[in-house]
Amino acid sequence: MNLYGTQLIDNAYNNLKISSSGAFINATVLVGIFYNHVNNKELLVWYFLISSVSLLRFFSYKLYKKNNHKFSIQRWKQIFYGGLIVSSILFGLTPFLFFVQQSPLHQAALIIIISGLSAGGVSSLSSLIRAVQLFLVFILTPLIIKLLMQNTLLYNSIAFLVFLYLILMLYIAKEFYKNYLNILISKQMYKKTAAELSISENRFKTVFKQAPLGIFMYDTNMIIHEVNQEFMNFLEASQEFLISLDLHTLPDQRIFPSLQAPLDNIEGFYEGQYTTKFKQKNLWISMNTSPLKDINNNVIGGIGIVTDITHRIQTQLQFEHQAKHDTLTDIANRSLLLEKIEQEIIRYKRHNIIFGVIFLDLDHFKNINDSLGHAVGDELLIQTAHRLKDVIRVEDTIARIGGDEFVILLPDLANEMQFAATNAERIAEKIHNILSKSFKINDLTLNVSASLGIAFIGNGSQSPDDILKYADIAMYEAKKAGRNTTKFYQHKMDEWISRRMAIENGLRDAVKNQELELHYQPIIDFATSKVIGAEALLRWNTPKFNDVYPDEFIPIAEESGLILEIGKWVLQTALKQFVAWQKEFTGVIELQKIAVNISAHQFENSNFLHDVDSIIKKTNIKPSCLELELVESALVENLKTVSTRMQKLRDLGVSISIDDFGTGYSSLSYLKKLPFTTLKIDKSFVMDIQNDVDDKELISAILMIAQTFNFEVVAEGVETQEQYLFLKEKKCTYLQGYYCSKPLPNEQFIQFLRKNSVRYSF
Ligand SMILES: Nc1nc2c(ncn2[C@@H]2O[C@H](COP(=O)(O)O[C@H]3[C@@H](O)[C@H](n4cnc5c(=O)[nH]c(N)nc54)O[C@@H]3COP(=O)(O)O)[C@@H](O)[C@H]2O)c(=O)[nH]1
Repeated sequence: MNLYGTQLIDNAYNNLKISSSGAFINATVLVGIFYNHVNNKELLVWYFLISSVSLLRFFSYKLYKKNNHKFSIQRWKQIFYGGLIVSSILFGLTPFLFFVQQSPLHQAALIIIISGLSAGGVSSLSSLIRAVQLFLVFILTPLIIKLLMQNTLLYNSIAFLVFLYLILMLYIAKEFYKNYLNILISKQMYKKTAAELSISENRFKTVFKQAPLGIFMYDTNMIIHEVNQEFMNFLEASQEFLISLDLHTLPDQRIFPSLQAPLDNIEGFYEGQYTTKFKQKNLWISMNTSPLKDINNNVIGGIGIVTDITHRIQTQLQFEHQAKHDTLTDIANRSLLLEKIEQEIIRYKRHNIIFGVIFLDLDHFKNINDSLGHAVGDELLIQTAHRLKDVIRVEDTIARIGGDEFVILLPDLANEMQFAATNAERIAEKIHNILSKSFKINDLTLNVSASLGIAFIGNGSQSPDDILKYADIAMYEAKKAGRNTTKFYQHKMDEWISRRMAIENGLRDAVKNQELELHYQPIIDFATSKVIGAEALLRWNTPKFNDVYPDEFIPIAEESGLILEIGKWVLQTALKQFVAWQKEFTGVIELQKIAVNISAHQFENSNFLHDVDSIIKKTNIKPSCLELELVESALVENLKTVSTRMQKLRDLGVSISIDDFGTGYSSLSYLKKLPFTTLKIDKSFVMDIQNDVDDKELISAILMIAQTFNFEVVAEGVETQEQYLFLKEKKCTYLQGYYCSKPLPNEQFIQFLRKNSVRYSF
């Protein structure tokens, strides 16, 4: 039996109390009416039977109500049908038992009682169609037959009416049954829907409560009436504060349109910054709003779902910032600079407003970085960036595009080039001034200068790369002009670039084409005035250029990496030549030293040590005769590595001199840590001996230090007698300079040796 079957039986039993009581009452009334008008004995027997059946049916109702699990539904159905059939047969028999032939009134009473019972049965048995049909047929058919048996027109007509009544009742019973079934199904569906609704409401409540999203609901007056925990959490506001809060009163009205949208029956969205009312917190939020509707689809408010995206946005902004800014100094990086230049180019093209860039490179930064360490170098760059920020205008952009290379973009300089140049120069001047003040880093005081190159849009440059390249070229010009100065980019600088490229190309074949030559500058012993050796200095005889000097082509060879091949050639040639001189002048001149310049690039090369060793072996030179001249900047990349490499050279027996001594930063610390043999005082100090008291003192100090550390000292660039005498008096070891001789080609150097074989006479 399905669920509906059970329900149908259940309903029939529910009506059984009334219907069995009704049957009993009807039977009692019937007995009252018919007593003494029919056979009383039969009447009482019938009454006894119908009362017993009604009582039993009443008890079956009680039993069902008390414990309907006592029997199966099928059994309950059988019990019900049994009682009903007996009861309906007993009532059905009444026309045959109690038809008072001579009393139409009693006949009418009987018809009324039977009709009333049948009408009551239709409604009380409506849940069991079979039961109604049986009941009606059992109760009305005997009556119709009895009436027909009277065989008069009147009785036949009444029989016909009762028959119609039976048909009508059967029809009504069917309709009742259908309605009842519909009600039942609807009830079931309602129950099911209500259960589902309750589940979904519970789910919604759980989601509402536990969702990791802030959810709030508000009515059409914009009054909040429900909030979840997460909403309170991220606003840091209590439920008391939020419930009944009028959204019109929010101080940050940026979200208002998206709150209003649901009330206009559309969805709303807001993503952006939001300042909370309660805690005045600045957040980034993402909010979706939707209409809340009643059962008739009328908007009754809105629901907002809010996510705190502050962390995501901050991370995103941080990434964006990092992508466009220099990590060390936090100023713009190359990419942002190029973007800004691009924008200025557009402005220039539209409004003809000239802008410029200053390319700034710190002078001797590498020395500082290398000698004092990267931490100091970094701090210097940070402080430089701060100082630059102080002097530039708000509309200017300052960027770091390389180690110590800064670029300052100067928009809105002027409409005419000469005014633009004047304004840019003024800013450059400020930059020089601000950088000329000492930098304090840890316990150190550093004096720094910078070389500045300025280029303008329109001045031959059309793209961001152009303008940067030209400012860079101008900056190089400033370096060439002695540093700590500013140069403007001129058109002819293009020629400089082409020349530089031509030199690089020319140098590629210089060794193969035998265009390289070494000149030798004598080195004289101050104590004995004897020539003890020479420094090998490279010359390039090329038909392509009339005047190309080492100062110009060696940096290009270094930058292009060609110095490795060229340097090897220099070393081989110089050593071979020195060994040839030693042979030629055996017993005449004791040649002790051939000094060869080594660039940083060569020294850092992994093959260098091997090359030196194999050239020594190949040329058969006494290792102690070879002195490698290293500039300070070549030595300080990583003190430990440099020291190890130098020691390996020293282990070969080779001497090492520190070239241009005094121009770097912490020469003293190297002296203690690195295995040098010789110091070469830079010619800039020597040249100023006459004029600069400080230089004299510096040279005296260098010589004292050298004695302390047991170094030999070579003074280079000695040009005058005064310089010579001063250095001799200060017990400088060796002399080199035009005062004795310029660097000479090999043939001339040999003649110099021949001429000064005993001693050089000053
Ligand atoms: N890595 C290598 N570098 C080399 C090599 N050959 C030269 N160089 C370096 O090039 C720079 C310029 O050299 P150069 O033009 O040869 O100038 C040297 C001398 O000619 C010059 N000098 C010497 N005495 C005087 C003087 O009395 N007055 C004066 N004004 N100049 C003088 O000085 C330069 C000496 O150079 P250095 O001793 O090395 O400092 C220069 O830096 C060379 O080092 C090479 O083969 N490899």
